[in-house]
Amino acid sequence: MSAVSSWNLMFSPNKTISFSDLSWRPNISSLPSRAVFPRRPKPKTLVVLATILDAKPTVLVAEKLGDAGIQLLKTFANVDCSYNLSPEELCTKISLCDALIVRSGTKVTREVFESSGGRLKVVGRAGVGIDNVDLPAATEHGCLVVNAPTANTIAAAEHGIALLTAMARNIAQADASMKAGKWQRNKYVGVSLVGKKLAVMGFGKVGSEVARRAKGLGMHVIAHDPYAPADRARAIGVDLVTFEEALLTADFISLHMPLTPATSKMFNDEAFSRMKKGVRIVNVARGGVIDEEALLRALNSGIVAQAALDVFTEEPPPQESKLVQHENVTVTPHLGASTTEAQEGVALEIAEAVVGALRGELAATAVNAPMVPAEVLAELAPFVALTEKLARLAVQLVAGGSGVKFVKVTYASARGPDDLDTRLLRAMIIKGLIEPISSVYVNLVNADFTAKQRGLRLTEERIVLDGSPENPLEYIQVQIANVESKFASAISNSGVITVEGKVKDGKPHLTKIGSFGVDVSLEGSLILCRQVDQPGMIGKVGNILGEENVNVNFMSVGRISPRKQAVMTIGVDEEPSKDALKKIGEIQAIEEFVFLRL
Ligand SMILES: NC(=O)C1=CN([C@@H]2O[C@H](COP(=O)(O)OP(=O)(O)OC[C@H]3O[C@@H](n4cnc5c(N)ncnc54)[C@H](O)[C@@H]3O)[C@@H](O)[C@H]2O)C=CC1
Ligand SMILES: O=C(O)C(=O)COP(=O)(O)O
Repeated sequence: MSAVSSWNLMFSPNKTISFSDLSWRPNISSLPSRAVFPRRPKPKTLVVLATILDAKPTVLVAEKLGDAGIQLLKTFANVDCSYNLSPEELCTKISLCDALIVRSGTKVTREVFESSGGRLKVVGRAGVGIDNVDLPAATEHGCLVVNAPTANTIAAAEHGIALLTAMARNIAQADASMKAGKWQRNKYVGVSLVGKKLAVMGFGKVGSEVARRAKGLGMHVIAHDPYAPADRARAIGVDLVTFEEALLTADFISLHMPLTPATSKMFNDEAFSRMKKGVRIVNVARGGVIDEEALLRALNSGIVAQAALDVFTEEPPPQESKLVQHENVTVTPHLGASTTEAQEGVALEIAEAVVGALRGELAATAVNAPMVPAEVLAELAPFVALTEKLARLAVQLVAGGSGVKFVKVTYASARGPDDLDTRLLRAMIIKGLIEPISSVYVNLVNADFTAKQRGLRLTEERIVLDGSPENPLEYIQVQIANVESKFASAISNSGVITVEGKVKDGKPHLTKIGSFGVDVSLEGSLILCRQVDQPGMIGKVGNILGEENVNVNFMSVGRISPRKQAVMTIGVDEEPSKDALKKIGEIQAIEEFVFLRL
C-alpha cells in the first residue's frame, strides 16, 4: 500500500496491502521522533518471516478440517492434527507450533497465547464467528488472527431453512415418536409457511440468503438490519423494517446478526412480550443474542409457539437444559456450517490464509489489530480514539434502512501533508463505522478491504491551516451522505450527517453536530436533545438522571440564537434506564433526543 499521496483519495478497488507496509513490528529507531506514521515506512523485519526461515513451520489443527485444507497445509508446513485436546494439553502443545487452526469448539484463551512463548504467529478460525478467540490477547502477543468468512454462508442459510421447515412440521418430534413405536398423526399437525410473514433479523450474508430461500417458499419476508443498504433489500424483494415492526408483525423470526455488546440478549422478556402470540423463532446465529431464560418463559406462556436452535450461550448446553428438553424446541448441535461442501470450502479458505500469513503475506480476512509500538502511537493515540468515536457516533445517527455508503473525512491541520499519514485514522474511521454493526473486526490490516467489501466509499480531504504544526490535527470532521438521520438536527437538507471533534487536553471532544456547535468529552455515552432554548432545561434533565444515579460527566448547550433552538449534549458514565430516557423525551420543550453508545 502506498502512503497517502493525495488528500482526496477514494478506496481503490485494485489496491493491495502487504504485511511489510503495515509496520507490524516496526523498527522504532528508524522512525522520526515526531512521527505519526512515517509517510513511507522503511521495510520492516517481520518476525513471521524470521521464524520460518529457521525451519518448516508447524501448524496445529485442533478441530476437524476438510482434507483439501490439510493437503494444502502439508505442502508448506508440518501438520499436527490433534483433536479434542484439553485446555491444558493445548497449552502444552502450543509452544511447539507456529500456527493453530480451530473451529467454534476450541477456546483460544489468553493462557494459550501466554503458553506459546511467542512462537504462535497465526490463529486461523475455520468459519465466521471468532468469539472463541481472545483477540486482545492475540494482538498483545503479536499473533495474527484470520477467519474464513464466506465459505459457509450458504450452509448456514440452508440450515436455517431446514430448521424453519422442520419446526413448522414437527419433523424431529414426529421422528422421535415413531422411533418410540408410536403413530401420532393428530398430535403432529403443523403450520404452513406459505403466505406467512418471516422477519429476518440481521440482513448480512447469511440473512440475505435465508430471505431469498424463504421467498421461494412463498413467505412474505421482511428484514430488520439498521445498517443494511436499502437497495440490497429491494433487489431481493424484502422490506426493511424497524425492530419494533418486525417483533409486532412476524409469524416467524430468524436470527442472523453477530453477537456484539449491542446484540447480546436483545431477545429478552421485553422483546418477547411485544411479539405476536404464537410466533416461531429460528436461531442459527449465536446463542448469546437470546436471553435463554426469557425464551423459556415465552415458550411456557405460549407467546413463542416453537423455537429451533442451532446455537447456545454455553456449548454444549448442560444436559438438563430445560430449553433443549422442551417439547416445542427443535435443537441441533451447532451444525450450521457442517456440510461436506462448506467444510471443504472453509478448509481451503483458512489453509490459504494461514499459509499466506506464515509466508508474510497479508490475509484479506485478518481480524485483529497489528502490533504498533506505544512509541509510534503516543502522539496519535488521542486522535485514534477521536476518529473511532466520531465514526461510531455518526453511524448511530443514521436511521435504519438508509445504509451507509458515502463517507467523507476532513482533517484540518497546520502540518504539511508529508508530515502526517492518516492511514491509521482512516482505518479507525472504518472501524468505528463498521464494527458496531457487524461481526467483522476492523484494523489497520483489513480496514480498506472491509470497506470495499461493504461498498463503503471513503473520501479524505485535507484543510491546511495556518499556525503551529506542533499539534498533528486541529479538528476532524466525519460526514455521512445520502442517508436519513434519527436525530434531525444532525443532518442537512441535502441528507448529510455531520459530526466534528478535536482533541482537548489529550481527550477526544465532540465540537459540532449538524450545524450546532457543542463541546462534550467523548467518554461513556451521550444523550443528544434538541429543545427550545429556555431557562431550567439543564436542571430538568439533570434531575431525571440524578434520580437514577446516572453520573453526568459533561454537558454542553449549543444554540442558533438565544431563546430559539438549542442542542444539549450530555455525557453520561452509566446507561440511563429506558424509563429515564422516556421521561427526558416527555419534557415539554424537548423536540427530539437520541441516546448513543460510544
Ligand atoms: N450456526 C452456524 O454454524 C453459523 C453461524 N454463523 C453466524 O451467523 C451470523 C451472521 O453471519 P454473516 O451473515 O456471515 O455475517 P454478516 O456480517 O455478513 O451479517 C451480519 C449482519 O447483521 C447486521 N446487524 C448488526 N447489528 C444488528 C442489529 N442490532 N440488528 C439487526 N442486524 C444487525 C449487520 O448489519 C450485518 O448485515 C454470525 O454471528 C455468524 O457467526 C455463521 C455461519 C455458520
Ligand atoms: O462460522 C461460524 O460462525 C460458525 O458458527 C460455524 O462454526 P463451526 O466452524 O461449525 O464450529
